Amino acid sequence: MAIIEVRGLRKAYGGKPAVDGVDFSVEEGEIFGILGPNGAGKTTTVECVEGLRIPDAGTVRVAGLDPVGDHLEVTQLLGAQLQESELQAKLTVREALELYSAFYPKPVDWRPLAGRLGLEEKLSTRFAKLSGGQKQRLFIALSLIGGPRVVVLDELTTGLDPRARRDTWRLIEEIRDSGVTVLLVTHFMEEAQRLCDRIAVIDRGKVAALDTPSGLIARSTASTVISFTPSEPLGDEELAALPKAASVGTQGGRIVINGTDETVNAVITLLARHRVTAHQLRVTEATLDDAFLDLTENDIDTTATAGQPDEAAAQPEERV
Ligand SMILES: Nc1ncnc2c1ncn2[C@@H]1O[C@H](COP(=O)(O)OP(=O)(O)OP(=O)(O)O)[C@@H](O)[C@H]1O
Repeated sequence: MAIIEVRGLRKAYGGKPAVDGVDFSVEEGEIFGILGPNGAGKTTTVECVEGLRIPDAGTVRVAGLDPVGDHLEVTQLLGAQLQESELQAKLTVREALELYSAFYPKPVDWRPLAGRLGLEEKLSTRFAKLSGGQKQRLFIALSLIGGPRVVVLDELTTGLDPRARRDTWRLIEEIRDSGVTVLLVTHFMEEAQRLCDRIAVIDRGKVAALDTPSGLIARSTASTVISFTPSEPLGDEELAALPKAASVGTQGGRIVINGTDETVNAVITLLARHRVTAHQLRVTEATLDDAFLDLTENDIDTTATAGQPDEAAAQPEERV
């Protein structure tokens, strides 16, 4: 059953569309990723889901409720970690957990939650003295304290070192395993590939693709990477004419071709025809990185629609 439904969502700032007709639904119990270039409209989309922004058009439902009209009810079932979160510097971890517990009619017991998030030794530490990873774990705890059915995590692991990031991934999986639906905004392909059941790729305010990570890779025009070092040079024209080859390049004397299974067969035929041996021939599946670049436009930041802020035209809008 879908716990989040977004249909025809539109939101503009100062007349410039940031979200331009977005549709997706999130099934209960899944980790759903929102991926996209800078300025694509990801945060605006999730802020409409959280009821922090009022959509210009379209409908958003969380467990059948309107995040703006039924804001109070939605805050009881949706926990949010915002992209840029801060707490008072002098607040201790224990005080923050107690304070947030007081916001909810039926908060979960924060002590086991703090234990699960590895914060029990930090309960007396002031917010300002926590490391980046500890702050992130505290924000996850605060987003879970109301016992939500859905949690929205916006760029949760940005700024964390690789170990802290991996620890956080395990936490997100544990949250999902405890029955909470996760809506995850991320820039990290590895994170999306590893964690998400499904991903919506948002580009210029629209959903460019929505699929499982492997489905996104398979639907990209370059789902296979072929690389080898030829024993004799091969003609550029013949390489460029390979069927379904999305790109042909060289890296340190190795030929690297992005294509499909058809391209692999054509490379083998080409090598046999010229009696060229392929040293260290590797055929690998493209990564989500390759699929992402293929599915999104690369000139996002230069557009007047959903690129970087244009202060003169788009007046900053405060969240509701
Ligand atoms: N409060 C605001 N006032 C005016 N324009 C805004 C505001 N918030 C976002 N925008 C603009 O809307 C567009 C989409 O921004 P949004 O933050 O939703 O993108 P994003 O995909 O989350 O980006 P990033 O990955 O960089 O965080 C951008 O062009 C941004 O400059």
